[in-house]
Amino acid sequence: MPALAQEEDTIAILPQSVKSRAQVLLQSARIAAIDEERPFSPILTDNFARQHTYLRISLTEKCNLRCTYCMPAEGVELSPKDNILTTPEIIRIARLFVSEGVTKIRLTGGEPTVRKDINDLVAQLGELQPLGLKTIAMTSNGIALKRKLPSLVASGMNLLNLSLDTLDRFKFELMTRRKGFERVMETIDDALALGMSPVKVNCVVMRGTNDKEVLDFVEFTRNKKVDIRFIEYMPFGGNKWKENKLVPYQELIENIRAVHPTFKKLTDDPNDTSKAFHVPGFAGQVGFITSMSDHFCGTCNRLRITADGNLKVCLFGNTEVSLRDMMREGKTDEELRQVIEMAVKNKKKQHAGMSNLVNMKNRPMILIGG
Ligand SMILES: Nc1nc2c(ncn2[C@@H]2O[C@H](COP(=O)(O)OP(=O)(O)OP(=O)(O)O)[C@@H](O)[C@H]2O)c(=O)[nH]1
Ligand SMILES: C[S@@+](CC[C@H](N)C(=O)[O-])C[C@H]1O[C@@H](n2cnc3c(N)ncnc32)[C@H](O)[C@@H]1O
Ligand code: SF4
Ligand code: SF4
Repeated sequence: MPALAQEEDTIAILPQSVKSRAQVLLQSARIAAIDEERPFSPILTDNFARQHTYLRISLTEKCNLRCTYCMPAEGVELSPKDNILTTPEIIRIARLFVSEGVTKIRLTGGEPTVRKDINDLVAQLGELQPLGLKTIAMTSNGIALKRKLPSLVASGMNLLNLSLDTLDRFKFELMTRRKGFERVMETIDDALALGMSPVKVNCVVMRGTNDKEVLDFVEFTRNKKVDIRFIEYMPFGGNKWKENKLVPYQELIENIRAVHPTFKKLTDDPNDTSKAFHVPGFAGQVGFITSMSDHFCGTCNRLRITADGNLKVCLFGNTEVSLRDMMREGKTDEELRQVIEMAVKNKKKQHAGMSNLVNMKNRPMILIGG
């Protein structure tokens, strides 16, 4: 982008301490410069007129934590190594979806940062910006991210969601079956210091485990510009979900309003997974991801690629199609497009409802990626 070339040269000679921050700002300028008006392809439009502009790509089935709500205690059966998408395959898929109108790619897992070539992969995704990719996002548990964060930001990652379910280090070990609380807290501060904005923090709320910490998390937003998102606990393969562990978001709002009567609704972005609120005067925000008590399927713009290469059109749908196999059989992009279009057109209007989801066969969450 010639208009920004001069700024790029200037950043190159900045001292390291301000370089990353300047790179974030330049990234935003690049995104703003991408033409907003490009036409949207019918291939990613479903039968309910939902345009899928957001692709979640899972990079690995492995993880350095073992969160109780995400995977069974005994672990999950991993795919053979050769079944996991290679970086060229991921980039081919990403390029194809971006050429059809995807503007946002979120990298997830498992834990995306355990993938060895993560930096190179993000840099290659960055090369899709001129095609229309605006956002390269990641959802991470923040354990291995701390060290990698500056280089990932320099490579083009411009949106970060971190997962943290408790502000108590002992409970952290209980919920994740591993140590690492301090590291995640440091990663949140590092991301803020790098100028990432917003830094979203995902917190799965489970009754009897961390639900009493909700007010502490709200307090966390007083001076930190973070967006805490309370997620309703969802059922997946092997997570032994029980309805009595779910805390509907309306209950959380009541509890928060009892202490902060001014707790106020904010305007949501059109396709947001979360309902945004804040305590006036606090630096950060609070959101609720209400998949169970008040689904948001009507505005769904998300598709998923699993680490083993399946296109999964709905988080709670168990129909999948292997793009990996098609690529390895030498199919053309046109042939891939036809299969993608068919899968998108078969996407259901909404998920099956809480009582049906419990008994539905689905992957464990760690093999989906959220
Ligand atoms: N039901 C449902 N839940 C979703 C969907 N996308 C994400 N989530 C859940 O939302 C929670 C947070 O997910 P993230 O990985 O942070 O992604 P996100 O909410 O799309 O993040 P933003 O892009 O920052 O809005 C996780 O528990 C996801 O499983 C979706 O399409 N449907
Ligand atoms: C599967 S993780 C993958 C990315 C990364 N390892 C992390 O934890 O951020 C993606 C998101 O899904 C959320 N999640 C996992 N299991 C969940 C469940 N049963 N209900 C609701 N959210 C869940 C996690 O809290 C995390 O924010
Ligand atoms: S939620 Fe994320 S960090 Fe926790 S086990 Fe699942 S994939 Fe790993
Ligand atoms: S449950 Fe399926 S349709 Fe509903 S928002 Fe999630 S991915 Fe979209």
